[in-house]
Amino acid sequence: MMGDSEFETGTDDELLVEVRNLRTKFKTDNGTLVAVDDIDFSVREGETVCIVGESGSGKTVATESITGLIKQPPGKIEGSVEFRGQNLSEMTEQELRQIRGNGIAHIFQNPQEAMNHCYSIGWQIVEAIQIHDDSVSDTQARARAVDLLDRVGIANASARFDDYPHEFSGGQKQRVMIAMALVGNPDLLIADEPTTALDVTVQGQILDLLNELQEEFGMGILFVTHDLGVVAEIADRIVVMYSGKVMERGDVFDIFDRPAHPYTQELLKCLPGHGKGLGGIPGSLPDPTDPPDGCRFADRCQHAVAACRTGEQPDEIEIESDHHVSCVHYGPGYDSTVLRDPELETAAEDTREGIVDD
Ligand SMILES: Nc1ncnc2c1ncn2[C@@H]1O[C@H](COP(=O)(O)OP(=O)(O)OP(=O)(O)O)[C@@H](O)[C@H]1O
Ligand code: NI
Repeated sequence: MMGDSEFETGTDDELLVEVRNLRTKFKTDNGTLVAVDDIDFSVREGETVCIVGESGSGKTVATESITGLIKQPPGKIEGSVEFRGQNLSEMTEQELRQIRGNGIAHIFQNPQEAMNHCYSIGWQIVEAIQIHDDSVSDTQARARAVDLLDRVGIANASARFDDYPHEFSGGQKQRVMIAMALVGNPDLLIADEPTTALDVTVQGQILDLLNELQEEFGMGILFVTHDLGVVAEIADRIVVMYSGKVMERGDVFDIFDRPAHPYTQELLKCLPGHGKGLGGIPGSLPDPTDPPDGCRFADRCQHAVAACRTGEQPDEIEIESDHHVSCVHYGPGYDSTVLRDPELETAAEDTREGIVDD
């Protein structure tokens, strides 16, 4: 959601989730693959944070590490995740399951896979309700399920209760998944590319629904996407990931207006109507089992200098309040104005107008 950032105070007590030094690696046949490599980000109460980046940058692994959905082994999660003052990284699997039922719900890209094809939609929600609270009778659970289906915009909810998954369209299935996620009244909804498989119109409807539900229930949303158009529609803040690292993070207006990292700038230039079209950024991500020294993006960056190819990924620098960037050019002794791109500034203006018009 955009436009209410003037009401955000940015104080720590409204933090919902704080992720610090998160590192998730996998043992593979080609050696250790560090999918998420020492990243920080947070979600505040009631806001939408979008994690954005190309395929393979570690978005899914980062979000699935929050509640320990990554299988360990072969995975290994390090670092700390605080959720409302509780340290999830120290919890047992059983405690985490409790959190997944109540505090933090996930919805995934492909509802097809997350559903059981042998049970009606209604009974799947009833089951979720009764797992959540086993004192609820079938009748009560059925009423609540119909209510939830209605709430997520399934027309004739009570008549559709006994229908099977294959009788629902892709968009409707995603609505049902959202209904299931709402069963435990989550404080945080993690949505991993939930609209990627849907056509643009249906995608817009689902995004509208999430916005409405957020207003109604006040939940925070952590939304994974590679589509900056989607980001413009729903994000309050953005985390830009590349090759397991965070390149830039901050308020959506600041980043669309003044994208600081060359990677973010390239992503924005790929937005339709902003010059590059659908070709994407030339080049590809580094080998995740053997990432290069220095900035992970250096090989594809037109501004790379020798210092970008040595040492570690540059430390994040806070270039304005709540706007962090990991790029050599913002360090002492460098002049970040070399990164300015007139093509991008026009694009930013158009995008901003697009956002304000909405
Ligand atoms: N279970 C696993 N075992 C080994 N490697 C994995 C595993 N899961 C993910 N990876 C690797 O971790 C890296 C990050 O993957 P991830 O799925 O998080 O990317 P993503 O940003 O979500 O991409 P996409 O946009 O395609 O969903 C990739 O190199 C991927 O191959
Ligand atoms: Ni993913």
